[in-house]
Amino acid sequence: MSQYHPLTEAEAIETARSIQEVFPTGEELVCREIGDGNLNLVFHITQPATGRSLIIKQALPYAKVVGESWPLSLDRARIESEALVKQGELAPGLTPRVYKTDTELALTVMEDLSDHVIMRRGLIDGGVYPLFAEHISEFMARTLFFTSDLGLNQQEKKRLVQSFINPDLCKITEDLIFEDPYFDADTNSIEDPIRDAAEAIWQNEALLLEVAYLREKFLTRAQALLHGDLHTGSIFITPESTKVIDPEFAYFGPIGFDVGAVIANLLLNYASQEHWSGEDASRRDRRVYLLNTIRDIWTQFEEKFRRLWNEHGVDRVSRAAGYQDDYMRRLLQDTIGFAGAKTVRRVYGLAHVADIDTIPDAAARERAQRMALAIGTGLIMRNRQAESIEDVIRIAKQASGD
Ligand SMILES: Nc1ncnc2c1ncn2[C@@H]1O[C@H](COP(=O)(O)OP(=O)(O)O)[C@@H](O)[C@H]1O
Ligand SMILES: CSC[C@H]1O[C@H](OP(=O)(O)O)[C@H](O)[C@@H]1O
Repeated sequence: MSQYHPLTEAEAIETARSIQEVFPTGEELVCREIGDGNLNLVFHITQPATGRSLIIKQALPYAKVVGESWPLSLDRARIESEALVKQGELAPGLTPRVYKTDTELALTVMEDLSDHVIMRRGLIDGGVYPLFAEHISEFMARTLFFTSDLGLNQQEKKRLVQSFINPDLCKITEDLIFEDPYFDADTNSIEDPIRDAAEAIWQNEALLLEVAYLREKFLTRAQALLHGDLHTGSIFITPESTKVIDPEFAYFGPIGFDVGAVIANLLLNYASQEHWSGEDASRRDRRVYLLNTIRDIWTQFEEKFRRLWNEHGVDRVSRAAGYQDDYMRRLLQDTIGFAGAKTVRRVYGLAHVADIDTIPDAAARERAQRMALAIGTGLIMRNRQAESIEDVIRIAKQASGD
């Protein structure tokens, strides 16, 4: 019989106490549930006498944001734990340490990153992260290259694919990113002032066709082991350090989906700069910073991915002249298309972003929402023709008038 049940705070403390490397001494432990995400419980356990601490993340058998009417497999906790470990091996220093995994209880015990800030919060508060592009491009290049057929023996890759079959969480993405925003679905959450913009999207046949192509790639393209939900709420950051958390959506999919997720969430913050009143120079400065970061992420990701390919490629056939250039061009195009789809869903789909939702002034919030939709749809429409990351910069600038 299954042992699974949601932990009480007392049980979380008992579990934490068993992690001797964090709590070698017996002083009192204190527990607080701090989960602010859409899906899981997160317990923060501290030892006031020593200042030591850790995190226990536990999956619920349903989506917390919706309730028990939306059941979800507990296997996602195993997938999250295994992905964290794998990504930690491939990209050392860029993930939290995993102390323990319990698949029965669907939990992961991991390093407490409370000395970092969730990047979405950091950006909303005006934070600047000079090493972010270097770190996230390293994380993506290494985790994606070494789990692709370019960097991993094809038989081994297929065995790894088996461990990361993630139907429930993929279904969330398929519905919330590629389907529901493109018709009048019950799950959408559309503020009245922008309903016309959503309706225009539902009528735009050319756009719907591009979304169908993107969705097909998400459904069928087992290119590499993705993080699967690489938004700024899944990144802990300081000016010196970056840690990627929450890979429960991990599965083998198209590489551009991860790269596009990072770019989309920087663009959502770009649109949210409408919160500044009047012609504030801070708005322009923030936007320049965000676009420079996007450019740096792509440029460094491409450079690192190509270097890994040239130095560690395991696939003779992929050395054919012209193949690498064509692969990287298609990867950029996927990145741009997925960035567009991930931007649109966060404006009026089921789960929005605080960057825009917390703008108190209704007119500024509406401007930000419309701008994000203009950028998102612009990227989706451009994706298969895109030639350079400058296409993204141009579309963002056009939408903001900067
Ligand atoms: N390793 C960690 N260290 C400190 N806080 C964490 C850690 N992991 C998660 N949290 C906190 O819990 C919140 C939700 O975690 P997350 O993994 O995003 O859950 P969900 O899967 O429900 O979205 C984070 O926003 C953060 O505040
Ligand atoms: C019903 S899940 C909605 C949304 O939430 C997930 O994000 P997170 O777990 O980081 O809160 C994911 O982006 C899903 O699309």
